[in-house]
Amino acid sequence: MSDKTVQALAEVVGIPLERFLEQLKEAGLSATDPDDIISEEEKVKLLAHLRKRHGKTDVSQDNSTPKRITLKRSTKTELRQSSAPGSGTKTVSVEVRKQKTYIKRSEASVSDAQKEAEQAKQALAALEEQKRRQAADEEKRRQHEAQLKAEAGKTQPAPASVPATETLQAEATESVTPPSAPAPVAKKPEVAAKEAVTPKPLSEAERLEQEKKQRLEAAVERNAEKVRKAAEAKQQTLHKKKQDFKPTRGPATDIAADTSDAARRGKGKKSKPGRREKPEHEIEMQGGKHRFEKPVAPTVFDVTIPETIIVSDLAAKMNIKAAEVIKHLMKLGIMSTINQAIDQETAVILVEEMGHKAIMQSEDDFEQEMLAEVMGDVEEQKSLPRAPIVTIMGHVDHGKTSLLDYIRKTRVAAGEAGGITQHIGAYQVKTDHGSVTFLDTPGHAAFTAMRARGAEVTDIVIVVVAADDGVMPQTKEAIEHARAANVPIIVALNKIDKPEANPDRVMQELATLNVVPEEWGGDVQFLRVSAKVGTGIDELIEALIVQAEVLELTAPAEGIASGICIESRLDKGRGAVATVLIQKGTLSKGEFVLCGHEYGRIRAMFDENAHSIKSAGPSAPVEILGLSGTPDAGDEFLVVQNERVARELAAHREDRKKSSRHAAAHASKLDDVFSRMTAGETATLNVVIKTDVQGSLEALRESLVGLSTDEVQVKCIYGGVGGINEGDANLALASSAILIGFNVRADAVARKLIEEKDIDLHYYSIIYEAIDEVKRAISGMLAPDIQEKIVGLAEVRDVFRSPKFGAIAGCMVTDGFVKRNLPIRVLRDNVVIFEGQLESLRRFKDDVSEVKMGMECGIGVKNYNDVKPGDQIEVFERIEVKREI
Ligand SMILES: Nc1nc2c(ncn2[C@@H]2O[C@H](COP(=O)(O)OP(=O)(O)OP(=O)(O)O)[C@@H](O)[C@H]2O)c(=O)[nH]1
Repeated sequence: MSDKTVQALAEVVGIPLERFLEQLKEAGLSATDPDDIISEEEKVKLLAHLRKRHGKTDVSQDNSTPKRITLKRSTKTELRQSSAPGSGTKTVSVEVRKQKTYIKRSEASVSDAQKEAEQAKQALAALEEQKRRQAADEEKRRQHEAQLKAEAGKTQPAPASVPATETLQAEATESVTPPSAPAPVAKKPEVAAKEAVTPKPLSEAERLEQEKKQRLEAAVERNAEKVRKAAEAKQQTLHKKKQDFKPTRGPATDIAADTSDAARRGKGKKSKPGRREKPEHEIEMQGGKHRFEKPVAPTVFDVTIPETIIVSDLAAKMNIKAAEVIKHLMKLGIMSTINQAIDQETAVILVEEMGHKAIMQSEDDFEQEMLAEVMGDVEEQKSLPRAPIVTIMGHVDHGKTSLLDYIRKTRVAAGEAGGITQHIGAYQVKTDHGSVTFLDTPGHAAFTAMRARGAEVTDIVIVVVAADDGVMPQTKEAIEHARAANVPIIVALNKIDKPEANPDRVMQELATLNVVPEEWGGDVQFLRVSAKVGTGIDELIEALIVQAEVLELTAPAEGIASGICIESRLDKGRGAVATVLIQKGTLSKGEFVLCGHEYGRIRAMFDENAHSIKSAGPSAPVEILGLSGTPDAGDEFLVVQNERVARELAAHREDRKKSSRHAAAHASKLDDVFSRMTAGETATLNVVIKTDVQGSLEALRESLVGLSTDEVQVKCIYGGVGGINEGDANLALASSAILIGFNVRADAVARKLIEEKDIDLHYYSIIYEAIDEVKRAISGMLAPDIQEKIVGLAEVRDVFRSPKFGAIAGCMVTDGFVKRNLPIRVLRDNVVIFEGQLESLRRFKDDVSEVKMGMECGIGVKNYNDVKPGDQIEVFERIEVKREI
C-alpha cells in the first residue's frame, strides 16, 4: 500500500478525521494535519498503539481459538444495542458488527507478526471495496444467526459493545494483531454482561459471509456518521438563524432583517448558482412566529378622486370590496351598482366617512400634468398670421358642394395630372395674399357635430344662398348655427349666372334675419358668385382673407404641433388613416402623435393632393398614417416626445370616455336651471325650439324670450319647423340648450343622441304648458305635478276600412307597447296631427288590452279616420310626480 494522507486513511478506516488525528497523537505520530502523509512505518506504529489500547481486555483465549469464538458470538445478535447514532432501524445492524470483531480477531489469530503490514493493507482495501452493499444481506445474516442461536441452546454473556468507529478501527488493528493480542475494549458493560461466546469452528462460507456483513456494517456506520453530521450542521444553522431573527412589527424593520440576512449570507459563503435558497418565510415559520402582523391601527389611504369615479374603482382605491362602498352609498341614500359612476362630491363624502383622505382631482389637472410631462419644456413660440379655416353651409341644392368642388378643382388641383385629387376632408387654397383652408364637409350638421364634440375649428362660415331661390329653412339654420358658435358669416349669393337669379331679393330676406350686407350698412360681406362658371370665386377668397385679417388669426408656426382630427378611416392596406388640421406648430413625419385616445409614430404624411410631405404648418390639413386606431372627428391631436406618457394619457382618455358614458351628461337641464342660476353659474337659459307650424314657432319663441328677467335671460338659439333631427340635438348639446318640441317628435337618430348625451328634451302640445314650465324652472318651481311618459310607438303599415269601426290602422309596434286605455297621438313626419283615444285594439280577430314591441295589431282611433300608412301612433301616459320643493 502506498503512503496515504491522514484524511485519506481516516476515510479508508471510516472514522472521523478529528478522532483519527487524536489517535495519531496518542500513538506519538507527528502528523497533525489532514494532508500530512502517513508512511508505512507510521501505520505500523499506529497499529501497535491501537493494539496496546485494546489490550486491556483479555481475549487471549479467544485469539488462540479464534474460529470457534467467532461462530458462537455471532448467534447473539438480537440482544445487541445500537451504536450508530441517527440511523433508526439500522441501529440493530450495528450491534451485530461487534460480533464480527471476534470473527476478525479469530481470523487474525492465524496471521503472524511478520505479515502485519500486508494484512492491514488487505483489510483496508476490502473495507473500501465493500462500502456500498445492500442491507438485504444483513437481514439474511440475522436470520441465519437466529437459527444458529436456537441450535446453540444456551445463553452466553454478550461481548463488549463498542462504538462502530472503534470497531472498525479494531478490525483493522486486530487483523494484524498477534495471537496474544488483547480483545477490544468493552465500552458498554451492561451489554457485555449479557453476551457470552460459545467457541465453535466456522466453515469457510460462514466466515466469508461474516466478512461481508462486517463490511456492510462499516458502510452503514459511515453513512450514519454522515447523516448525523449533516443533522448537527442543520441544527446549528437553525439555531443561529433563530437567534439572529428578532420579531419585528413594521415593514421597515422587516426589510432591515432581510437585508441583514442577505448581508450575512453574502459575507459568509456565496450561495451556489442553481442551488435553491430556502425561502425566508419557511425559516421564520419554524421559529414559531409569523413575521407579518395584523396592523394595529386602521390604514388611512390618500384617495384621489377624479370628476367621476366608478364604484368598483373607488373601492379598489380604498382597498375594500365594492359591496362595502355600495352599502355606504345606501346609507347616504344613493342606490348604485358596482359599475355605476358617482360624482366627485359624493365620492369625497363617502371616502371621508370611511376614514380615508380624499384628494379631489380634476381631469384637466391630471391631463395638464401629464401633457406637461409629454411636452417637456416648450419654448413660447412667436405667433404668425395663419390661414382662416372655412366651413360652407346652406340649404339643400343651393350649391355648397359645387362651390367646394369648383374651388378645389381650379385652385388646388391646377397642374395635377388628369385633375384627379384625393378627397381628404379639407384642402388649402393659396393666393398671393395668403391661404384659405376649406373644410370639405358641407352643411351645418357636420359643423355642429364637431362643435358638440368641443372642437371649435371653424374661423369663418360661408352661407351659400341660391340667388334664384332665396332664404330657405336650412339657410336660417345655418345662420343660427354660425351665430351659436360665434363665428363670422360671409354670404355667397350663388347661381348668379342663372337668368332668374335675384340677389337683391335674397339680400332683403337675409336682412330680415339680421344678416345685413356691408353695402347696406351692415357687417356681413355678400359676394355674388357662380359655382358653375366661376364668377366671383376669386373675390370670395379675397373676402375670406380680408375677414381673416380682421379676425387677426395667428398661430405659432414653429414648435410642437397640435390640432384637430377632422376625419379618419381604416384603410385595408394602410391601416388607420386620419386627416388632421394643424392649428399650431409644425408637424413632421416620424414624430410621435397622441390623438384622442389613439397614438403612434407618423409613418407617412400626405397633403390634399396625395403628395407625400415631410412637414406641415398651421392651418394645413394633412393625412397621417401610423396611429394605433381611428380617432373621432373633433379629437385633439398633439405631438409628444415621450411614448410612455402618451400611452398612459391615451389610456386615461379612454377611461375618461368610459366613465363619462356612465356619468350623467353635462347637458343643460331645465330642472337645474334655477339651482345653477342661484349658484351664479348661469344667467342665460338657451332653448332650441322645433314646432309643427311656423305660427306656433313664432308664438312660442316670443313667449319664452319674453320670460327673460333681470336675473335670467331666455335665449332662443334656434327655432325651426319640423321634427327634431340630429342637427337640432347636436346644436342643443353644443350650446347647452334645452330642446323643446311643440307638437313634433325627435327622429330615431336624434332620439339616440338625446338619450346618449342626456339632452333635456321637452314635448308640449299646449303653448301655455311650455311657457308655464320654463317660467317655473327659472323661478325655482321645479318639476311639474303631472308628467307625460311615452310608453310605446306603433307604425301604421296599412289602413283598412270597416263599416263598424271606420278606419282601422294595421300597425307594427316598433317601441314599447300599445295599451288600449291609454291616450294616443297620431304623428305624421314626426309632427303631431291628432291627439285622442284608442277605440279598438286587436290582434287578428281578438280584442286585446296590450300589444308589445315587434307585434302587429289593428288600431282604431276614436273620432279620427284620416290615418295613413307611414303615420306613427304614439301611446303615452300621464304620471303624477311629487313636487321636489
Ligand atoms: N347654374 C348654376 N347651377 C349651379 C350652381 N351651383 C350649383 N349648381 C347646381 O345646383 C345643383 C345642386 O348643387 P350642389 O352643389 O349639389 O348643391 P349642395 O348645396 O351641395 O346640395 P346638397 O349636397 O344636396 O346639400 C347641381 O345640379 C349644380 O349643378 C351655379 O352657380 N350655377
